[in-house]
Amino acid sequence: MSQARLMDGTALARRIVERTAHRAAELTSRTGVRPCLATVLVGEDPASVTYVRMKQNRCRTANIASRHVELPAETTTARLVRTLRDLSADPSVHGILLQHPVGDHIDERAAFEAIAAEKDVDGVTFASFATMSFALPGFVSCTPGGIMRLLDAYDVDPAGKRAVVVGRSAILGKPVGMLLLARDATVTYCHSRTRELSSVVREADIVVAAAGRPRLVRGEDVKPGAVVIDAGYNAGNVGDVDFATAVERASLITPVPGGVGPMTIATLLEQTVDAAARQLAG
Ligand SMILES: Nc1nc2c(c(=O)[nH]1)N[C@@H](CN(C=O)c1ccc(C(=O)N[C@@H](CCC(=O)O)C(=O)O)cc1)CN2
Repeated sequence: MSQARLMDGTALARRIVERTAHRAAELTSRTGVRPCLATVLVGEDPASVTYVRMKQNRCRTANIASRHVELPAETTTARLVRTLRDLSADPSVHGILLQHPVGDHIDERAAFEAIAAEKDVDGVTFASFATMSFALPGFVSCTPGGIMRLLDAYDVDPAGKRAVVVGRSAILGKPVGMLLLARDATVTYCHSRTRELSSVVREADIVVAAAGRPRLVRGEDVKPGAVVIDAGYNAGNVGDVDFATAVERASLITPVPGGVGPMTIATLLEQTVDAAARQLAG
């Protein structure tokens, strides 16, 4: 069998960011207001610092203003909730992103729920999970939303396909499964307690690897011709899929880097302009 075709997230994300930049500029010239994303970072985890910086840089490219709030690692849940409520009430801020993770002593769910639904451009609140799950208008979680855009761009219709999601995190595994279900895939979730992971993954027409475990999904686990989405972002730009072996069995595969990652940020920017447009329309 020939090698899988690569799903180029960098190129697709660039097109989305270009379109978003035009929309943002048009909105600003029409209303006099620049769309604004507030990023909130707790602590100094080097990977999180890098991701937040990437988001701020990409905001500049997309004609979006960014405001950054840095809180010390020892910040309490109450202080973080207050910060997010203040940003939610600030009319000059249109979108809010709380960088995950926030530290084990913080109730991350309580913090996410302090983000106003209309500013939840990262798609992390229960309200967004509900709209995603029922395919209603609203914001999607950024990596899951980016994955669906990649599938569409490569003409992969999830309807009737068997999709296996490896991982069940609140901002990645769970929502991507719900988005696939909303598009009529037959979805199975795997997680740390799943027995015989390899044999479950081998059934999949679409595999989404989102467990945060480097090279967990190996080529021998991939059904020949399957679509393999690697949503892993482990240290050293290593994904959750063993690319070298999976590329020999899949029909389509996302690389790391250059696959899902850039789509995460493109989706965030696009949803920030969506949020600003809605808020400025009244
Ligand atoms: N509140 C959130 N926190 C986190 C999210 C999220 O969507 N919302 N996702 C991840 C990490 N993440 C964004 O925050 C992220 C990870 C990786 C990339 C990316 O573009 N990676 C590049 C490679 C980067 C490099 O060259 O250093 C790639 O894959 O090509 C973007 C965003 C955790 N937290």
